[in-house]
Amino acid sequence: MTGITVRPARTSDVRGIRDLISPLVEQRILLGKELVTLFEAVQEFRVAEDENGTLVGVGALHVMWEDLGEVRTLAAAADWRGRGVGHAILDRLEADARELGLSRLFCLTFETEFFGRHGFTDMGSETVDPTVFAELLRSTDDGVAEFLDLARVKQNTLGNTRMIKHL
Ligand SMILES: CC(=O)SCCNC(=O)CCNC(=O)[C@H](O)C(C)(C)COP(=O)(O)OP(=O)(O)OC[C@H]1O[C@@H](n2cnc3c(N)ncnc32)[C@H](O)[C@@H]1OP(=O)(O)O
Repeated sequence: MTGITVRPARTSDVRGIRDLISPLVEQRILLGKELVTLFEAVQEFRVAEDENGTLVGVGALHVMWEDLGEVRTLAAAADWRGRGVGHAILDRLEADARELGLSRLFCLTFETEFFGRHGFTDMGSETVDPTVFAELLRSTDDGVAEFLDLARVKQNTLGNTRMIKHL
C-alpha cells in the first residue's frame, strides 16, 4: 500500500512498540511483554511507519523449529486499521519466514478471518512428530507451549484459535 514502509525494528522503536500494543494487552488481545523482553527480541520485529516516520504497526516472527515459526504481536495502530497495514506486515513476516527456510507458520489469535484471508487455517489436531514434540517440550517459551497446546498456557489460549499456514 502507498505511504507505508515496513522495515526491521530498531532499538529506538521498542518503546513505541510497547505503547502501540499496551491497550491491546489491557484488553487481553495480546500477551503483555516486559520492555526487556521486547529489547531482547528486537531482531524478530518488523514495524510499519507512515510517511512521517510514525509507527503505525508492528509484528514479529519467532522461530520455533527447523521448519516452524510463529507470527507474534501483530497489531496496527487503532486509527490505521482496515488500511492494509496488517496485511503488509504479515506479507513481510511470511517473506522473512521463507528466507529463513521455514515451511509452516503458526499463530494464536482471535482474528481468524484476517488470518484466514492470508491462508491460515484452524490447525485442529495437527502437530509435529513425537521426536520433535519431545524436543519442543524442553522450551521455556510460552508460544511453543501454546503451539503444543500444553495445560500450563490454557489461560492464554482460551477463546483463541490455533492456526497454521503451510508456506
Ligand atoms: C498472532 C497475533 O499476533 S494475533 C493478534 C492479532 N492482532 C490483534 O488482534 C490486535 C488488534 N487488531 C489489529 O491490530 C488489526 O485489526 C489486525 C492486525 C488484526 C489487522 O490489521 P489491519 O491493518 O487492520 O488489517 P488490513 O487493513 O491489512 O486488512 C483488513 C481489511 O482492511 C481492508 N484493506 C486492506 N488494505 C486496504 C487498503 N489499502 N485500503 C483500504 N482498506 C484496506 C480490507 O478489507 C482488508 O480485508 P482483506 O483481509 O480481505 O484484505
